[in-house]
Amino acid sequence: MEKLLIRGGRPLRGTVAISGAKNSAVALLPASILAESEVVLDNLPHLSDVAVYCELLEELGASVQWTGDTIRIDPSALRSKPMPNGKVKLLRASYYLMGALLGRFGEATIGLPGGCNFEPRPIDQHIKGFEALGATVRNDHGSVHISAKKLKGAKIYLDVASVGATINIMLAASRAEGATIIENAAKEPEIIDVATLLNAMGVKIKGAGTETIRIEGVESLHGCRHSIIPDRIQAGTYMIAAAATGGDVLIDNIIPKHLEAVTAKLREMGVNVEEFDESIRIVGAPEYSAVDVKALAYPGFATDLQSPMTSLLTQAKGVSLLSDYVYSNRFKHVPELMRMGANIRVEGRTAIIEGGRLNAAKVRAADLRAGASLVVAGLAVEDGVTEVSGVEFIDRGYDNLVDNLRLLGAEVWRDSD
Ligand SMILES: CC(=O)N[C@H]1[C@@H](OP(=O)(O)OP(=O)(O)OC[C@H]2O[C@@H](n3ccc(=O)[nH]c3=O)[C@H](O)[C@@H]2O)O[C@H](CO)[C@@H](O)[C@@H]1O
Ligand SMILES: C=C(OP(=O)(O)O)C(=O)O
Repeated sequence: MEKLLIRGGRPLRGTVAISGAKNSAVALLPASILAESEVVLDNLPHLSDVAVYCELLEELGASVQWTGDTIRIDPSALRSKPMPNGKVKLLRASYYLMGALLGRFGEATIGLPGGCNFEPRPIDQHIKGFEALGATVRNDHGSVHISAKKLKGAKIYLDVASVGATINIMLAASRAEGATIIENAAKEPEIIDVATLLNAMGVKIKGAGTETIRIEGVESLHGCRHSIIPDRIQAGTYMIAAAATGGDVLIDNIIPKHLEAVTAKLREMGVNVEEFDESIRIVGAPEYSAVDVKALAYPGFATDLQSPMTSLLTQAKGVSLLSDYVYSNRFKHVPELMRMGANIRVEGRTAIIEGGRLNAAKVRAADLRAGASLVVAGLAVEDGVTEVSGVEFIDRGYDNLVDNLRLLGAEVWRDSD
C-alpha cells in the first residue's frame, strides 16, 4: 500500500492553482447522462473518484473521452442497467445515478453508496423526493430499485438541507412533467453548478443557491459545454496548510466568496489573508490565537474542512472548540493527531483542542479529509518525517497533491510498503 512521507518544518511558499471541484464533478458527470447528445465538461479534476465515475458511465454504455482537464461524454447509446454491486459501492456520489437514470429512463437499480464512511449517511430525503415525483422505491438486499411510469412535478420540503438530496431531486425533476419546488434546499455552490449545467441542457431552474429551488421539467435535454467550478475544499486545505507552516502562498484559480467562512476564521486567528478576484494570499504569523469553529451547511464553515482545521488549531495558543453540526462524529483524524502529540478531547460533536507542539509519527488516514488533516499536521511538525498511510482516501479528493506541495517547497514524497 502507498504512503505519504512528509518532512515538516518548511514554510510553504509560492502559488498553487486549484483544480475543478470534486463534489461538483461527481454530480455533473451523472447529470450529463440526462442529455440526448454530447456534453463537454472543462476544468475536470484528476481524482480517483472522477475516474471511477467515468467507468460507471462507460458500464452504462456512454462514450467517455477524457483528455487533459476536459471530458466529452456522449450518452446517446446509454441504457438503464441494474448496478447493484461493483463500482457504485466505491463512491458516495454514485447515488446521483438514481436521480439521473430515473429522469432519463423512468427506472434505476443502484447499490447503496460507499464513499468516506465517517458515520451513517442516510438517503431518506432523496427517496422522499423521488416518491413525491411519483416513483415507487424498494429497498432490496442493499440495493435501491426506483421506477416511475411518469414523473410529475411536486412540492418537496426537505427535513434537512441535504446537498445530495437537493441534487438528486433536481436531476429527476428535470424530466418530470410540470414544476417541482424544493423547499429547505441546500445552498452549496455545487448546487448552483449543477443547476447551471442543467439549464444549459435546456431545463428551467430558478433559485439554485437559495432555500427554494424551482425546476421546470422538459421532454428532452440537449448537449452543451460547461466549466466546473473551482474546488473550495482543496483551496481551503491549502489556505490552512499555508497558515500552519507560517508560509506565504497564493491560492489561485478560485472563487474567494466560496471561502468566506475560512477567510474569516483564519483572520480571527491572526493569519494575514488578502483576497483578489480569483485568488487568495495567505501569509502566516509567528503566533495564532485559539478560536471556536462551527462546521455548518454553506455559507457556514464546511464540514469537509473541519479536519484540516483541527490540525491548524493545534498550532494556536490556548484552547479552541471545534463543533461539527453536519456530521456529529467526523473525528477519525483526532486519535491520529494525538499520536503526533496533539492535546485533543472529543465531547459529543465538539473537539476541544489545546495548542501545543506536534511531533512526527506514523499515522493512518481513515477517510479523505482525515487524510488532509494528517498532511497539514505533518507539514506543521517542526522536524522529522511523518508517515501517512491510507493515501487512497486522499487521492479521492486532492488533485496532484504531492507535486503541488513540492512546488510550494514542501519535502513530500510517495512510497510503498
Ligand atoms: C450540508 C453539508 O455540509 N453537506 C456536505 C456533505 O454532503 P452529503 O451529501 O454527504 O450530506 P448532505 O448534505 O446530503 O447531508 C447533510 C446532513 O443531512 C443528513 N441527511 C442527508 C440526506 C438524507 O437523506 N438524510 C439525512 O438525514 C446527513 O446525515 C447530514 O447530517 O458532505 C459532503 C462530503 O463531505 C460535502 O461536500 C457537503 O457539502
Ligand atoms: C467525504 C467526502 O466525500 P464523499 O461525500 O464523496 O465521501 C468529502 O468530499 O469530504
